[in-house]
Amino acid sequence: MFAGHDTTTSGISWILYCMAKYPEHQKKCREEIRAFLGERDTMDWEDLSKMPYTTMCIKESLRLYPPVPIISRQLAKPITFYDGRSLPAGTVVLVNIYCIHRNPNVWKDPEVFDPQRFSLENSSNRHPHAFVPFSAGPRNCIGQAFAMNEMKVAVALTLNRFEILPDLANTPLKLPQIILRSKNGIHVYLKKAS
Ligand code: HEM
Repeated sequence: MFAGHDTTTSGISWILYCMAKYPEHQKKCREEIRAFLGERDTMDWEDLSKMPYTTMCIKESLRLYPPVPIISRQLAKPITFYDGRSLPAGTVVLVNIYCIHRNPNVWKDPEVFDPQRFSLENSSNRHPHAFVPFSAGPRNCIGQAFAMNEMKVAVALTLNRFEILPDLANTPLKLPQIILRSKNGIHVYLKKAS
């Protein structure tokens, strides 16, 4: 099931994996989340805008692990690329979102998990099509705002209750199908957070 189910499952799984893998970012997110949650264990609509650091971590996870790694389009008209090569109308092209997100000409040290890439300052001069986990243009994802909110709630309520630890003997092997999965699952440990 593509739209809105397997995609968010993949997005939530990979961000929880990133939290486990990068405990320093996990700690910052938990501090941010607990600052607005207080004693509550549910979230309100207004809370969604009070988690900028966690949102940057979710975006960085979507960059490194885009739930939809490849999309396809059929050209309605011929296209000429910047290097002079061209393709005729009718050609089916694959757009590799996974590779776009790791383009070293755009992303310095692309393999490094660095949420600061998504600070306002660092994002302002970036090309709008450098980061396209939800695609772009008229057929982009209609559920993207919903999906971002879903991921924020999942991360916030999980980190509020649990510390997430990596399973070092079981690191995920990326499997780019229609959805970016892991061949051997995504394993983390949960410990009751203090
Ligand atoms: C992290 C979660 C999600 C990701 C990464 C994602 C990504 C995408 C991408 C890349 C496309 C374009 C596919 C293409 O061009 O071939 C798409 C389309 C679509 N998505 Fe999402 N999606 C997510 C969640 C959701 C949710 C939660 C919903 C609904 C509530 C949704 C509904 C749709 C629909 C209906 C389309 C087709 C739009 C069209 O063809 O006009 N998606 N999504």
